[in-house]
Amino acid sequence: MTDPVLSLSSVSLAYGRTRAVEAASFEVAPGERLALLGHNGAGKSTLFKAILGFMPLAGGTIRVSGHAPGTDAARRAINYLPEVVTFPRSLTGREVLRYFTGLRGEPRRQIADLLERVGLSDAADRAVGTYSKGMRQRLGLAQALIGAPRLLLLDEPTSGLDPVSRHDFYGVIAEAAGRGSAVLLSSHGLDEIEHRTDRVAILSQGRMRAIGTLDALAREANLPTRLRVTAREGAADGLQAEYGGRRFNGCRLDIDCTADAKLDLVARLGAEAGRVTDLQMSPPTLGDVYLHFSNLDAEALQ
Ligand SMILES: Nc1ncnc2c1ncn2[C@@H]1O[C@H](COP(=O)(O)OP(=O)(O)OP(=O)(O)O)[C@@H](O)[C@H]1O
Repeated sequence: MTDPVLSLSSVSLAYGRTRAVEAASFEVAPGERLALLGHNGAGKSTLFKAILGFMPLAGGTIRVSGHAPGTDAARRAINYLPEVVTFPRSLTGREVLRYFTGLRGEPRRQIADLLERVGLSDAADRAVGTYSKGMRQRLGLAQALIGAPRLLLLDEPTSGLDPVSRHDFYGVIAEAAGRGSAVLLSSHGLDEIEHRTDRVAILSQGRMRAIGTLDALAREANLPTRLRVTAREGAADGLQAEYGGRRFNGCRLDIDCTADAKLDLVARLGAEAGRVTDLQMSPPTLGDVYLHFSNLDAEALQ
């Protein structure tokens, strides 16, 4: 197995006497995208600070490419995008990247490619002060992609971006992972994360509640898949009597079933052409999984 780029083992972190993170353990492999999810105050930024080497550990160990956080070797392995990026307003996008490539001792010839990858080629020679928030965020991402990052650390990278910009943003992140970067990102956007990361880690009140693929976590939580059945006129009562479920508007029946029972139920309903006109399947969403593991009520997700 490939060595992880980032590994945390029983990491505890505290501000004075207040524990912010308790015994967190996880790893991120090269080419893997892991999303860190958690409510406000769950401990995401605190974990990031510790990985960057800005915070002493109250317990446990962190290794970045095998090095302790804060060492030169660990710093060189991390490219970081903070939640709020600010660049001097009078510099152009290209000048900003010239500055950061110089700072990292990286060749400048990659700048045109970086601008291209984040869709800023046309705006490269405009002052950053004229950029929209989305453009500044994309410039931030270009900055984080300088060199061949071993670990991309992205703190709520898409907050405030519109859906198209988000989509593009995750495309660029997928490309970076495809080139071998390990990616750890934090987010509150469950919908956007759902199909754009390899695994999710759920942090609640400083504790890691769960980590895995969405499928694995849905199974672990034993969350039901919902089958939405559309019945022929007059057939809904009979179907409900036989299969159970909840009725809506005369002809709709929602039936929850476990992952193990799903195939059998779909086969039985599929053979009901006389009584069923349509069948849709909704597997558990990341929102369902998140609620289950963080024990939050729906309002806390707003
Ligand atoms: N500088 C600080 N001094 C004292 N306590 C702090 C400090 N920074 C954070 N905390 C506390 O540590 C806990 C974790 O906070 P943290 O900022 O890591 O959460 P978060 O998951 O990043 O939240 P958000 O989603 O709101 O950014 C919270 O209880 C918070 O109040």
